[in-house]
Amino acid sequence: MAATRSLSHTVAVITINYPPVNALSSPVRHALIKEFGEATKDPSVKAIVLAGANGKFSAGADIREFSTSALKTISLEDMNETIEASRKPVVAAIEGVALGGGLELALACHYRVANVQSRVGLPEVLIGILPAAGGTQRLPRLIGVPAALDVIIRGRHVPATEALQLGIIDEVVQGNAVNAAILLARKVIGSNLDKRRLSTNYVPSNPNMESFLDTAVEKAKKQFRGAQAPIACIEAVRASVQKPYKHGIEKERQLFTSLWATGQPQAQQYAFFSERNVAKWTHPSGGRWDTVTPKPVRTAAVIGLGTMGRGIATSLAKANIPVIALEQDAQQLEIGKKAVNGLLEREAEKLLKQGLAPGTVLAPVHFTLHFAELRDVDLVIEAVYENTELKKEIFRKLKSVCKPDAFLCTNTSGLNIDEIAAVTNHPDLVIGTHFFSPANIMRLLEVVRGQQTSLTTIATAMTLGKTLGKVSVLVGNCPLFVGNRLLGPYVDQANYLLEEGCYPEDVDKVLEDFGITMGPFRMMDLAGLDVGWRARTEKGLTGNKVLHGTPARQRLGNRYSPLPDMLCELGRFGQKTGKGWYLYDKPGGRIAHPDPWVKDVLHKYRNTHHIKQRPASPEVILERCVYALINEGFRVLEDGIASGPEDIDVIYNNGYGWPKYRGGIMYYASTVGLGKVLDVLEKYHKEHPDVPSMKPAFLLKKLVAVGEPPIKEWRTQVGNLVHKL
Ligand SMILES: CC/C=C/CC(=O)SCCNC(=O)CCNC(=O)[C@H](O)C(C)(C)COP(=O)(O)OP(=O)(O)OC[C@H]1O[C@@H](n2cnc3c(N)ncnc32)[C@H](O)[C@@H]1OP(=O)(O)O
Repeated sequence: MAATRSLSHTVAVITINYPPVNALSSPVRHALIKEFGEATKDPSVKAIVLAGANGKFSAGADIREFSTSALKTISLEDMNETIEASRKPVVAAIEGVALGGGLELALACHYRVANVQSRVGLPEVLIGILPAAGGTQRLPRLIGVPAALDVIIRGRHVPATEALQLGIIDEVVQGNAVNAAILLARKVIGSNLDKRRLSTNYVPSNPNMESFLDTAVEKAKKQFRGAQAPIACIEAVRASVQKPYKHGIEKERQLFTSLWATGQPQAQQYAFFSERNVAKWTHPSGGRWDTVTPKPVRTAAVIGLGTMGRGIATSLAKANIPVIALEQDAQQLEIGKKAVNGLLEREAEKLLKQGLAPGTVLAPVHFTLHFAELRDVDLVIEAVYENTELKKEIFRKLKSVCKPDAFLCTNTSGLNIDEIAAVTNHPDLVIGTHFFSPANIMRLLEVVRGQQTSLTTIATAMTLGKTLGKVSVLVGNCPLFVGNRLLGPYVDQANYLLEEGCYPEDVDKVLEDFGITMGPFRMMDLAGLDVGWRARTEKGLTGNKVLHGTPARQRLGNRYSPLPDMLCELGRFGQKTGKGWYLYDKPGGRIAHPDPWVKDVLHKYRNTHHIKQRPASPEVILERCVYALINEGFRVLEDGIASGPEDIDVIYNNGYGWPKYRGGIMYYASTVGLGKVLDVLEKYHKEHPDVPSMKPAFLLKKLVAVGEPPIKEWRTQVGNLVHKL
């Protein structure tokens, strides 16, 4: 049964029971209406409590139903109206989550009681839609427009204690919310419910409301660049102000329909499910997430307390895993300790605000200079800077101090895991973890399997990622793994566009207007141009190792742009030096100004190399940069480094500022049409055979040849391909 009913004296308790998250699917809506109808008719029932089984009220509408006809059966809002109209008081007992339609259902109830650990919210905006079951109409009526907008536009999960302060919840309890709701229900039997029916109230307004909402639209346009759902949310809330409820509901419906037609909800829902699917990892050997048991990680160590190590140590402590943090000398240890303690204090403040005792959630971090103290930990994350020799030296030490079954992780953004694993006695226990900075905040984790990494090690690292609240993607071991590997051809195209006549701000603007958080030049300035320069120097692409007589714009017969090297040779490393592709007010400044010096250098460069200036159109800029990413994405799939397009998309959405409303780079390719991507790449490659990264990938050609199957079928084609190679 999708919903059950029991009786506690005069109170009927209706419980949604639809694992895993009590989504309000068609069977649930039917069952709720049936149980509710019977409770309403039953004269022995004087009040009703609505609850969710297994400690979760409800995660809202069943997202999988959106593209089916099931949504049309009984609408959520019809059900909510029935509940709100009840003459018997209805109390929502919120445990776990009441999200989206779940909160909308609770808002239709006359009272709401929540457990202190629960969260409520209207996160629809995060899946490209708006709360369309009365949420944009009832919430402003309950807590006013500014507070409602803040909750709706950001789609945030509001902790129960904050929800109580905002007025969303009537009562927060430490214990069982259902028992507390039953008590409240008994108390309010026979009371007047008129004011508790939110749809009958008016939204508090003031003369500045319209201009407040106009400003909100302008802000949202800037903040969410191209995402339509936040704007629709504001317009729906606007429709609630001083208007009858029915008017607003009609507007909600219209906005939902127009949003659906933009394609953004479908892209964001693909992104939502992809994030869940990547947890269901598979290994080329046949090992899978559901057949391998992870080992528990009760204690962990972090080596190196630079930016990455601090974030990782904080992340572990936040997940209640005691940490031993190790540095090489007393001074570094002291600096690291201060930084980690600062981060932990901020976490403790957040917990206190949520009414939670930090001591029960945050595990201790112990700081040390001695490797011997790592002898008992279950897992080590080495997070020293990117240098294979240094990492190998540390792993040699770990081999002699750690217990033989300790898992050893190396945090790297692209070094060879196998080379590091080879210096240990148990390469099967070694795995790469590529955290993103700041590691205590960024959600993405690339988990990199080496040749010998065991399935148990993979399962343990993936589970640890989940415990840390990360979205973890299992990838294969190749230089730069997935995320950074794709950046190479993308940045190359951006550099070539400069050579041919564009300026950094032209290229960045096109990609930022497309929705990418930061264009390639602003991104490089932020990351530090010296990082790539050092790597190119080591590879012999620039610096003293380049053979005398090598043409400036060629390496090994392929096109090469020396422009970024030229900037670095002049000490222009980006934001940190106050100069890079842009000019900043001061070293460390954040506001990028187009730099006349860069323009001048580009003019001179083009003259020196006899390059005719041909500024590219926005369409060409977009295609060249984005299709370069897509093509490398197909190569990553061919090489078996990522196991499906979703993996690449999750990495780009969560680590590289790709707009989620475009689904991901591979999803975007599927919406543009693979045939078109192939044509553009083929044309470009014909004109520039010296840019091998733009040679269309075999898999792309194959998918076009088999009739461009939908993205969910690409995995099968990859499988066939890998078997044939
Ligand atoms: C008229 C239309 C009106 C619509 C209003 C709406 O209600 S739209 C939906 C709004 N709700 C949400 O956006 C909530 C989405 N879910 C979450 O944020 C999280 O899943 C959670 C509820 C916070 C639970 O997180 P947790 O990390 O514990 O679990 P998972 O995220 O891994 O989810 C477990 C499985 O449940 C599936 N799932 C979650 N929410 C929904 C949903 N609303 N509909 C359908 N399925 C949902 C999720 O896909 C997981 O499935 P698996 O098959 O196990 O991977």
